[in-house]
Amino acid sequence: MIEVERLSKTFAYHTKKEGLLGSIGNLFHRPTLHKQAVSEVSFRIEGGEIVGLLGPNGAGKSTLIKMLSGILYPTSGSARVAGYVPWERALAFRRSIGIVMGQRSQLWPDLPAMDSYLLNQRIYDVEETAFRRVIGELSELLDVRRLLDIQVRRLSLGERIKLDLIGALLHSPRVVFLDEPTIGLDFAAQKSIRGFIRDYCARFGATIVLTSHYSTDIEDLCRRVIVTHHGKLLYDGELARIADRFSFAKIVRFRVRSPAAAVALPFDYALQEKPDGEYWIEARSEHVNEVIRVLLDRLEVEDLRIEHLPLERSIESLYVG
Ligand SMILES: Nc1ncnc2c1ncn2[C@@H]1O[C@H](COP(=O)(O)OP(=O)(O)OP(=O)(O)O)[C@@H](O)[C@H]1O
Repeated sequence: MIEVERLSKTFAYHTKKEGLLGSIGNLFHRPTLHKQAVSEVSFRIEGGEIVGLLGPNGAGKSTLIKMLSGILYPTSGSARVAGYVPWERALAFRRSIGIVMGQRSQLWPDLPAMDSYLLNQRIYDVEETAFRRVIGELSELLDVRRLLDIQVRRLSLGERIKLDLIGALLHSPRVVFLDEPTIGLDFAAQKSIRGFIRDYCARFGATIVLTSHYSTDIEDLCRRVIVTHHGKLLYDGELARIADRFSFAKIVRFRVRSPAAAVALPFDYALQEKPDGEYWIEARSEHVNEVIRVLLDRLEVEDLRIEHLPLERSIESLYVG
């Protein structure tokens, strides 16, 4: 459904020194700088998959999504999405994809969402019965029926994102790009959006590419992840295998009755303290027994737990190598 072959994007941009003098100076000399945002990335995504696109800030995720949804031209390389070259922006292509950018609404802020939907209905030529059915079903699923006729700018962030999702799915696209669809939402709203995405994918067999900085979104929805760093592909495979690669390490968490900061730990481990007074140590699995023995021996430990490395830490370890 999505085929990407050595796709690259380099941005050319200018800098400007501060102040008026800087502006005047720029009239005479404006050096052009280049930023390679995506570098020779290749992958394939089959129909019906939900794939997480991960990477630290500036890794090139949004640029990749913008190229695959036809918003940006690549510098080199090729891609096909639902059988089309995205940046040729054929109408049939635009009818095959939907895009939601959590940080930027696609709805007109001064109009109720319904007006934007009606406009999209014309653009994508969605037949009236199908249009009413999809809006009815999706607004019910997301519990936003009563918000369809309110000016978008009067809505909360979570409400607006839910309405954006409906707008992106009105024409029942086969491929959906979701760039931070739960950003800034409270836990309940994040959960309802995740449930909605999962249902939508199961019901319509849609292919979904999702970026999110919330690891719960990724853990809940994606079996496969593609990790980029500095624009390059760093990992493409099962999410569970990233966690497995780091199963050699564990986190030991505990609380104490007397201060623990000065305790000498075996194998030179460092003690970390959280603001709420809990302590934790990241240790290799084979050292955990000895670390616990020392802690129990030297401190008045109240509550001790051993945990797997959180997903964020495992993924972060990929970036740093
Ligand atoms: N129009 C542009 N001109 C110049 N540089 C750009 C432009 N757009 C993006 N970049 C740069 O390209 C790199 C990749 O940006 P991109 O937005 O794709 O990253 P990202 O992985 O989506 O990051 P984040 O997680 O912070 O959203 C960044 O270093 C960014 O500064």
